[in-house]
Amino acid sequence: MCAGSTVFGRCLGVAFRRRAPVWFDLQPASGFGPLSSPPGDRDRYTMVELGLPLGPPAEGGAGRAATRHLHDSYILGELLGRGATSTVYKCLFKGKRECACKILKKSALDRRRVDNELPDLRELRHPNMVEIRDVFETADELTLVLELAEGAELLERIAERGFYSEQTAARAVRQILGALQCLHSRGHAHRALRPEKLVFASEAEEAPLKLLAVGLGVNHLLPTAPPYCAPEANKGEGAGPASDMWSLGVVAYILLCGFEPFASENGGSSSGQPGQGEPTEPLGHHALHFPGPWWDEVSDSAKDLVTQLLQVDPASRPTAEECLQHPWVRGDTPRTQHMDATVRSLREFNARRKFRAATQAVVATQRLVSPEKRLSRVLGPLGPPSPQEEAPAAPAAPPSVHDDKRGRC
Ligand SMILES: Nc1ncnc2c1ncn2[C@@H]1O[C@H](COP(=O)(O)OP(=O)(O)OP(=O)(O)O)[C@@H](O)[C@H]1O
Repeated sequence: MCAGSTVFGRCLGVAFRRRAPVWFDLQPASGFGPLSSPPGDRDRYTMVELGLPLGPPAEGGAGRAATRHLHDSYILGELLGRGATSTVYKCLFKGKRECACKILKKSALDRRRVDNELPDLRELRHPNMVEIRDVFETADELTLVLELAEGAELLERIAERGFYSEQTAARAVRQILGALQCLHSRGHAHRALRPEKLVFASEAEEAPLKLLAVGLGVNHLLPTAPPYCAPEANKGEGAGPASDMWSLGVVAYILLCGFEPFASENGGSSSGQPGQGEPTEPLGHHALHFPGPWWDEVSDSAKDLVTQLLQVDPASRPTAEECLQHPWVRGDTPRTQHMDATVRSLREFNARRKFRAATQAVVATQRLVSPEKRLSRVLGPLGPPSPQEEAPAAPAAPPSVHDDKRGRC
C-alpha cells in the first residue's frame, strides 16, 4: 500500500501498475501519511471552469471561481504512475466511480496551451481517448480528473498473450488513429504519443485501447522523447498533428518488429537487432530500413503505411483521416500468421522500457526528498522520512456534470 510503501515499492507502482486498491481519505484531519494534504492551499482546490460560464464568486475569493474541496467528492487511492510532468493516483468519486487523478506542477505547464486548449479538450468524447472529467487548480498545481484506464499497456498485453499477428497490430493502429483523428479535427495535437500512452480500458479481451491524456507541459514543444519526437519538433520548430503521425509511425514500426526504427549509437543490442540503444538522429541521414530477418515476413502493405508515416517532411505525411482509409488499417491486407519473432523482440523491448521507467521513478522520488534527509539516510538511521518529505502533491476537487454527447467525435 502507498502509505507504507518504500521508494522501491513506488517505483514498482510505475513500472508494473500495481492494482490492489488501498484508499486514503484526503480529509485534512485524517492524518494519513504520504498522501495526506499538507496544510495550506493543497486542500483548498479551486474549481476553474476554464472557458465555461463561471458560478458566483467564492466568499472572500478573488471573484471568478467557487471554491470546492477534493474531499467533498473524491478519495485518493493508490499511485498509478509517475510521468514526466505529473503524478497519477487512482481516486474514488462519491464512493462509487473510480477515476484517475493526474496532478501536474504548474511550473511544468504551457500556460497558453492550458488556457486555449483545455476547455475544449475536456469536452472531447471518443471511445479511444480517456475523458477529462474535471479540472482543479491551486496556486502551483493543476489536477485533471480522468477516466480510469484499468487494463495493461498495449505492448505489455502483446508480450503477455500468446497469439499475435499483423491483424492485432492493425486493430491497435486503427484505434489510435481514431483518437488522433478526433483530436486533430478539433485543432489539437497530442504531442506525447508513445507506447506508455496506450492503455486498455480494462483486462477484457475486447476492451478498447485508450490514448492517455494530451500533454500540456512546456516540454511538449521540445524534443523530449526520442525516437517518438518528430524531426521538426527535434529542430525546435514545434509539434503539430503531423508530428503525432510521425510518432504513430514509430509505434507502428515497433509493433511490427519489436524494436525502434533508428540506428543506435552503440550499434544495437546483444540480440543483434538494430535500433536498440538510445536513438541518435531520426532518419536525418538515413533511409528507413526494414532489416531482415525481422521484417521478412511483414506485409508490403504494413511497410507502405510505416514508410508514409516516417517521412521527414511533415507535409508529406498522411493525415489521420487518410490513414484510416489505408487498406492495412482497414483490415484488408494485414497478415494473419502469428509473429513469434516479433513477440520475443517486444518482450525484450518491454523489459528494457520498464527498467528505464523504474530507474527514472527512483530518481524522481529521490528529488522529492530533501538533501539533508538523503544524507541522514546514508549516515545512519535518524528515523523514517516524514510523510511530507516523501509525499507527492495531493489534490483536492469536486465533480462535474457530464454530458456524454458534448464534443463527441
Ligand atoms: N487515465 C489513466 N488511467 C490509468 N492510469 C493512468 C491514467 N493516466 C495516467 N496513468 C498512469 O500514470 C502514468 C503517467 O501518466 P502520463 O504518461 O499521462 O504522465 P506524464 O508523462 O506526466 O504526461 P504528460 O505527457 O502530460 O507529461 C502512466 O504511464 C500511467 O501508468
